[in-house]
Parts: sequence; structure tokens; C-alpha cells
Amino acid sequence: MALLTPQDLEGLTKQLEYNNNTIKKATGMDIADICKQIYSTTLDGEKVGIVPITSGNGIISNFSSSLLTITEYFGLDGDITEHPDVTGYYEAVSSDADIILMADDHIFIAHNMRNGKIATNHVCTGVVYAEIASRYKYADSKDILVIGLGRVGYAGAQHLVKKDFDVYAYDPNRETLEKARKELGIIPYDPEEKHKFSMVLEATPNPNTISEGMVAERCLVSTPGIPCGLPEDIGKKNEIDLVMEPLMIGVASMIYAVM
Ligand SMILES: NC(=O)C1=CN([C@@H]2O[C@H](COP(=O)(O)OP(=O)(O)OC[C@H]3O[C@@H](n4cnc5c(N)ncnc54)[C@H](O)[C@@H]3O)[C@@H](O)[C@H]2O)C=CC1
Ligand SMILES: N[C@@H](CCCCNC(=O)[C@H]1CCC=N1)C(=O)O
Ligand SMILES: [Mg+2]
Repeated sequence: MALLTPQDLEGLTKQLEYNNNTIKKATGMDIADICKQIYSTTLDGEKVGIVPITSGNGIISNFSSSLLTITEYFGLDGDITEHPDVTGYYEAVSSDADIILMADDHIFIAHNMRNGKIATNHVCTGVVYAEIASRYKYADSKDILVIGLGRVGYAGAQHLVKKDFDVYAYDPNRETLEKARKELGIIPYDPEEKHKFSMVLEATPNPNTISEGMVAERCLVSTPGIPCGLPEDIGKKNEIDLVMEPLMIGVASMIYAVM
């Protein structure tokens, strides 16, 4: 599991505003509107308990404060518990949190204590980044390319298949690709084919996963992948809109998902 580093989380609000502008330009909607559409839910100033968790690799210095920034950006009443782990969970529940946010090294959840709904970061991130890609105003067809079919990419591909897009996908892991072909009906993308896409979802932990032959003149690359999979030169040469940030958009999706 690729873990965030404190460096990834620097300048979070600036990164979020920059990406929100790109999303508005490329889709006509902002992040909140897109999340409302996906889940048919709205926010109403809910109280959010943020519980640091020490297990595994331990606390990431600015992870909880990043979650606080995000909850406040969306008008919620966020609070980081004084203690981590069970003591922190007890504190959050006792202080009447409506939603609990907490993450160990494998799963990051949002749990709504009022309606019992629970959501994971990797599924919600895949879904929201797929939705962003799929709403590209200048798309030339319903063809969309998904690069990486892991926990995030698979959820994104599943969402796009449900939305009736023609989903092409690539993953070097043959079992992963075969599983997605069988279960989702995705079309395995053949890099040899000169099939260029105007919508790309990239969810891999590697750089340079997007090649020249994959992207159309005008293209929206929507990627939660860290580091960025779009090489600098390709980003410059074509008219490519890039939506990429380390945490916020996925957390917004988690919160709307449990309303
Ligand atoms: N920005 C955000 O909000 C979030 C970002 N992430 C990041 O997203 C990335 C993916 O996360 P997971 O799905 O949990 O990882 P994962 O390890 O479950 O899946 C990654 C997949 O990418 C595939 N892959 C590797 N190189 C590739 C290439 N060159 N072309 C195509 N596929 C390739 C692997 O075979 C694997 O199936 C990680 O970098 C993670 O840190 C994860 C959650 C939230
Ligand atoms: N236990 C730590 C948080 C660990 C988060 C690890 N998970 C990731 O880095 C995932 C979540 C989004 C992208 N990668 C703490 O409470 O400070
Ligand atoms: Mg995100």
C-alpha cells in the first residue's frame, strides 16, 4: 500500500482550489456538485470526528490536520481527537460526532454514526476521479481509458462501466487485467493500437504510465495516482487538462458517499 508522505500534503488548499478550477473548466461543475450528482446527497454542516491511528507505519504528521482542512473547506465542523486509536474513537463518539474519519495503512474510512453508512477512500477516490474524467466537456466519444486496475482503478472502471462508457483498460498484472475483463467487461487496451483517448483515468503508483499514443489532442487526464503518471513533455505538447491531487477529492467523495 503506497502511503502518503507529509510532503505530498503540503499546500493542500492551494492544490484543491487549483484542481477545482480545472474541474469547473473541463466539466462545467465543481467538486461538490460532482459529488452531489454521484451520490444524490448534500452536506449540512455535520460534525466530523478525526481520529489519528498509530498502527503500522504510524501517524503521518499532517494527515489529520489535512482532513480537518478538507472538512472545513466543505463547510463541516471538524475536530481532531486529543488521543489516537481507541481512546480517540471513544472521544469522538462521546462528543457526538456525526461522521468518523480514520485510517490505518490499509483502509481509510468515513463512518456515519447516524445512518450507519461506511465508505472507503480507495473506492470513493476511484469513483470520483472516474466521474470527473467522464464529464469532460470536449470528449470526442464515450471511449475512456483506465490505466491501473488496483483498488482505486478497479472501482473507477466499475463506475464507468455502470455509466455505459466504452471502458478500455490496461494493467501489466495479467491476472488483474483478466479479472477486470471477466467481471466488468472492460476492453483490454493494447498499447500497439493507435487508439487515442480524450478521457483518461490513471491510478497507479508509478510515473510515466501515460504515453503519447494514448492521449488525443484535447484530453482530460484525471489521476489520483502518486506520483503523476503524465510525463511533463506530453502535458505541455497537447491541450491536456490535468486533475491531480493527493487526498482532498477522494475525501470529499467519501463524505458525500455516507450522507
Ligand atoms: N489522490 C488520492 O486521493 C489517492 C491516491 N491514491 C494513490 O493511487 C495509486 C493507486 O492506489 P491503489 O489502487 O490502492 O494501488 P494498487 O497497488 O492497489 O493498484 C495499483 C495498480 O497499478 C498497476 N500498475 C502499475 N504500473 C502500471 C503501469 N505502468 N500501467 C498500468 N498499470 C500499472 C498495478 O499493476 C496495480 O494493479 C497509489 O499511488 C496511491 O497512493 C490512493 C488513494 C487516494
Ligand atoms: N494512520 C495514519 C494515516 C495513514 C494513512 C495511510 N493511507 C494512505 O496514505 C492512503 C490514503 C489516501 C492515499 N493513500 C494517521 O492516522 O495519521
Ligand atoms: Mg484525492
